[in-house]
Amino acid sequence: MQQKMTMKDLDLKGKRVFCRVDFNVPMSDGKVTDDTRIRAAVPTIEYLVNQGAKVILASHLGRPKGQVNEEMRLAATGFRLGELLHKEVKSLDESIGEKVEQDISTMQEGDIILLENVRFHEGEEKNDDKLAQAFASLADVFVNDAFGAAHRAHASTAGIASHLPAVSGLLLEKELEVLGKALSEPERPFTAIIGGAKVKDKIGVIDHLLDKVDNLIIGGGLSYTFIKAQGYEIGNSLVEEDKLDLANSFIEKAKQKGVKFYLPVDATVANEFSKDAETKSVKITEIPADWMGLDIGPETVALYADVIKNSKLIIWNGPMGVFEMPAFENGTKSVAQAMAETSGYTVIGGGDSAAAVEKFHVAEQMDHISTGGGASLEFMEGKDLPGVSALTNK
Ligand SMILES: Nc1ncnc2c1ncn2[C@@H]1O[C@H](COP(=O)(O)OP(=O)(O)OP(=O)(O)O)[C@@H](O)[C@H]1O
Ligand SMILES: O=C(O)[C@H](O)COP(=O)(O)O
Repeated sequence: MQQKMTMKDLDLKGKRVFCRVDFNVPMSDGKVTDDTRIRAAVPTIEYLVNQGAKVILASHLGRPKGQVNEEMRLAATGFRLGELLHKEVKSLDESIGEKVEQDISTMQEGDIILLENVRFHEGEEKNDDKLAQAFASLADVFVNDAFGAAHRAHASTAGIASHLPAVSGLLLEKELEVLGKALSEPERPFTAIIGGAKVKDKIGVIDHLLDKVDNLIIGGGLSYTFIKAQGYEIGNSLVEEDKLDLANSFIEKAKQKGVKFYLPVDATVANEFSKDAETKSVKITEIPADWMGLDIGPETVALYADVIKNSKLIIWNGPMGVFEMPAFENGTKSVAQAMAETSGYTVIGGGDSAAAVEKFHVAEQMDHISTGGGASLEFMEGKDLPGVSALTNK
């Protein structure tokens, strides 16, 4: 990929910096319930402050569809950031306009302002150039540190970059470096673990990874489409009937490429989709007709843990079962523990897997947890990320 300019390539002293972050964090009752993404942005913000920049932060929160939504205001994230930095963060209730310009005009070096949710404007998600210009007019430099939103071509992630010198922040740089290095010059054996609910969401990832990995491990709801494609009964388990041929074509591609393709050998099945369901462990070829597979079974756990232990690099995206319910958490929990124990380099591809390693208290033991769900998936599919492509070339 073309090298992009970074913050370190510019003299930022006294400059107004429009810094796009991803503060799209879980909230409840107006409070931030998981501040991982805010903490991940701190190094960039501290760097800007230490350089004497005037820091203008911008983010989206939720999907307010171009309208002001009281529940999606960013002030609570600004408050949390202030606590983390031990410094005042002034949260505004607009992201463009005269009042914002006035507030920025009185900023001193090292001051921090957090603009209001950029998605309150319709033009944001449309990548409207007028809005991009309005954002750009507030600043001298654009820093993109929002890896989580880098797969979106929006006014504050991509459009603005054509109006200002546009450089990457430390988090964006680190995410690209770790994920990029993993995919371009992996240490081997290289294992990818793909789970989650739907084959359709992971087609691109599985296809792309089959060109790169030594082992591909499949778990979660999407396994059953593969098991059915191999001719077995899967009862009421999740299945995508129109993806059976595709599933078999992946197994075939793996054979041709010499990639070891691992499917569950047993499952924890339930008589209904409920936390209080009756459950049992069965061989994957013996799922009763009116039961459903909701987790990988103990033999599969042992098999997968062994592959993880013997790998030098492991990328994980998507849970092994319905880990939100204690009866079906064992597969995801055990894979998380195996990831924590391996001496290989471990990368968590954001989203639910990141939530799972937090839930099972092994986040600290992972080498890299991506702050991007969709963004890390698209990156692993080999797609260009608009928020990165738009940055100024070196
Ligand atoms: N066997 C299964 N049957 C039904 N649902 C399952 C099964 N295994 C896992 N799931 C569910 O899959 C969901 C996660 O899958 P999904 O594809 O939506 O997210 P993901 O893979 O984590 O993607 P991202 O990381 O981008 O958020 C979880 O809520 C989990 O309960
Ligand atoms: O949470 C995310 O994956 C990013 O913040 C992007 O959010 P979006 O899917 O609403 O664009």
